[in-house]
Amino acid sequence: MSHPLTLTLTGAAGQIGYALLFRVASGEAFGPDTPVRVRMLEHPRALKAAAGVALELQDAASRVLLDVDVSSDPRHAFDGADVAVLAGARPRTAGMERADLLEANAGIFGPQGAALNDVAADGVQVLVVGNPANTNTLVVASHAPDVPADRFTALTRLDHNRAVAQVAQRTGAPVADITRVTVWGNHSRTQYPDLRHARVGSRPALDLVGREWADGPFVDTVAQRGGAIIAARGASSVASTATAVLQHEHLRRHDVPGDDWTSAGRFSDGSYGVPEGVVCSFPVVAADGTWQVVPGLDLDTTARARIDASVAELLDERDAVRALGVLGPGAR
Ligand SMILES: NC(=O)C1=CN([C@@H]2O[C@H](COP(=O)(O)OP(=O)(O)OC[C@H]3O[C@@H](n4cnc5c(N)ncnc54)[C@H](O)[C@@H]3O)[C@@H](O)[C@H]2O)C=CC1
Ligand SMILES: O=C([O-])CC(=O)C(=O)O
Repeated sequence: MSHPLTLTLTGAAGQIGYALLFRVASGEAFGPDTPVRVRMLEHPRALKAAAGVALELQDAASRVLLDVDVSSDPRHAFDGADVAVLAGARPRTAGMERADLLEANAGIFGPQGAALNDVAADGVQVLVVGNPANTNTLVVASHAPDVPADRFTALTRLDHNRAVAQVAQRTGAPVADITRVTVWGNHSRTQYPDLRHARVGSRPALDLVGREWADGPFVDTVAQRGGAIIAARGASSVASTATAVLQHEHLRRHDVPGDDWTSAGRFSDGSYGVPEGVVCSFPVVAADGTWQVVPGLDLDTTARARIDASVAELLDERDAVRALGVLGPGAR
């Protein structure tokens, strides 16, 4: 057995928590030989439900779960965290403006960042799932100045998977043959799922799917998939999100196989003209447990315009949280 790992999950009594935790208990998240301590952070009103999930986790008689802890205190829940998955967020409700949502979530992510900064393990890795995921990442990181910026990511592997699945469906090729897909920008409707460098087996994907489809229906389907799921299910994506979280974490630790890459939201290092200080989805590979941007991809004018539009939205969101005064002392 390897060294035990501490996972802190926020919003642990929520839908994604329920889908994720039992896959952690089965060893799927960190491997069958890595013992895991789970620390669940919940809002006080959901503590009872979280305690119920903890009872069920006990009943899974997992061989990897060492213990399960439930708390509403971030300083307790993040104590010793090696991996923090932040799914606890305030959803948008009727009548709420985007600024209200940003402010409400900043009230959650700010204190969590401060706690992470003080009590998490030195090498903590933070994955933000709760929406608006990119800007929540900005907020949490700004309150954790001692944690290097490259340890914070926003989940866009779900969008990446949605893009791969669309190409598989259109071409009839197996998912395993589809590589080098990229999701750029914000985890929102402005995101740009990009097939310009994608391959199906050894062939350029654009030769098989057609540029018109790649620039039109494909982008719309992937970017609006979250809304389509909500319309169909009456609730947002849950199991596919948990799958994406597990893949994101697995690939971050083991690297992306072959000459493929994945997509993740990370602080821009200025690559591809994206200004530093925003959390943007890029094509990434893993090196020593952090995500590195894949360099040197050509961007034509269509791709450039799409990326710029999504980055403009990210800058607007950053300006909004700045104006609300909710960024911490470690704003990057
Ligand atoms: N990045 C992505 O690809 C995706 C992101 N999401 C987002 O993930 C988030 C969670 O989704 P669900 O689990 O379906 O929602 P949910 O509403 O079922 O669960 C959210 C949980 O967060 C908890 N919570 C609220 N305030 C908290 C606080 N201060 N500390 C700890 N926990 C707190 C709530 O009590 C609730 O149990 C949402 O923001 C959703 O929009 C969902 C799908 C995909
Ligand atoms: O759209 C939403 O609210 C949920 C989400 O992030 C997604 O499914 O991608």
